[in-house]
Amino acid sequence: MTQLKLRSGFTFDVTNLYGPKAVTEEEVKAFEPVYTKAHEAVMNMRKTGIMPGHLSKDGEPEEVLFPQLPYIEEGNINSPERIFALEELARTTRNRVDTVVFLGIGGSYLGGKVLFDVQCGEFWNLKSTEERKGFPKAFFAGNNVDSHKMTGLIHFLKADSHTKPNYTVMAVVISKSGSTIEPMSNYMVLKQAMNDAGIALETVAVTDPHDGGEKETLLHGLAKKSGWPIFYVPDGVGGRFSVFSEVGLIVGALTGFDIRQFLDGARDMDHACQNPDIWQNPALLNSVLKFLAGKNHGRDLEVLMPYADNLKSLSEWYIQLLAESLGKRLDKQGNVVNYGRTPIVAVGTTDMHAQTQEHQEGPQDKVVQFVSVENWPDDVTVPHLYDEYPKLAAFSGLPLSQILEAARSSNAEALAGDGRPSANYILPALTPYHLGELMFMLCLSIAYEGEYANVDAFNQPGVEVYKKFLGGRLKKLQEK
Ligand SMILES: O=P(O)(O)OC[C@H]1O[C@H](O)[C@H](O)[C@@H](O)[C@@H]1O
Repeated sequence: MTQLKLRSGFTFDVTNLYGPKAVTEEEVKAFEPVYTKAHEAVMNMRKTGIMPGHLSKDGEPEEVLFPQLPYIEEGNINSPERIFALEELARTTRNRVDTVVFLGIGGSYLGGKVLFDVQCGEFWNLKSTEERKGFPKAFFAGNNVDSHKMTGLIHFLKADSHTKPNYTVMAVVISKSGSTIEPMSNYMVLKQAMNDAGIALETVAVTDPHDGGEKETLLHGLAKKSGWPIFYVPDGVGGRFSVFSEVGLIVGALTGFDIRQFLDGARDMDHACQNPDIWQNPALLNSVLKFLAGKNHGRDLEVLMPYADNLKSLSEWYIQLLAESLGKRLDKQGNVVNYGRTPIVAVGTTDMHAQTQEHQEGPQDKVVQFVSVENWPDDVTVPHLYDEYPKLAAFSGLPLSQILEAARSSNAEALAGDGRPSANYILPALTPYHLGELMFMLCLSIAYEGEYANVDAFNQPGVEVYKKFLGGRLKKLQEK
């Protein structure tokens, strides 16, 4: 077994990714000068906020500040006052607001959704207020322009509002740029519907903090005018790196997720990842093995396959992190490189019955990256109900967690048997702390890989192209 294990118990098992049949020791050795240089660049970015070659949307040099986020310190983005403001919002919401609707998309949605899923799970909105410990029901409704979904939500809110007096809905509108079509259009529809139905709607904005002047976002101006509380997503923190900022933390705080432990996990991971030794630094090891698997072995698709339903959204969050950060036409010198590794969402065991056929026998172009959880506090055991049927007796008496892990390791073994690489991130438990470790490690990995590939991992010029066409089409629709 080849593993990197941190003191916290977080483990990166690379047995099936590193070795003679996959990325070899020699390849990693030969790559040492490149990853050492990248490590220095990331260390420097931590200290100064500067990542050479990174330009903002307007082509201006821009700081990269996400590495600062795990540190709750005076003068930092996550200062003690800001964390307190989030906790205060949660305190004043609890036992008062009935339902919160989060409206954001991309980086203003995906990270928060992971925190929600890990904390609340699928049945949150079916629980009683007592079971939710006074925290509100929660919905996400800004991540598409789908009238069926919005109609359904409005219908639910109207019906639910009849169950108690003074029913209150809180809309949390999250947009760094402050005018993104999906969250803003849904917000306007929701507001109108709540108004028409006579349901109290409170609004909170999360956006760029520029106050006044050219840089003030529409949402910031509107929030000021309307007297809504404002939370921040500052310059230097791109959407896909913003789960550790108020963008993600507000979702956690309003649903009872321990945001301090989450940041503690991220901070401890950040400490580990300051080590230049590849066998002590999970982000360095991860990025090097994935990059070399792509470059030298044609493995440029990465399937992120957590064995836990509540981590499916982690995989969806990772899609944006990997795709928007590394999928780039130009390198830092302006040469056309069309770099990228393609992320794929999967969940075990579900997708063993859907995707695994292709992972096992399709093109040799993937690394399957598992996530497994060691301890399940609410583990259940399959009862001995039908022992007369050998097929059912085969798994009767076993805890579901053991069946899950047996399925995962069988998948890994089957892939390895055909020379197909996989790796496993092992979390001791599905807690905010270990989730913080994992998500921060993935953010740092992407920063490293941007350096190996020599692309700007912190911009996304490609998404502007379709926006221009969309603007034109909307204008035509208005003129009709
Ligand atoms: O937070 P917002 O400004 O509304 O942006 C939401 C998302 O929109 C864009 O399309 C970007 O590609 C994403 O990086 C961003 O996360």
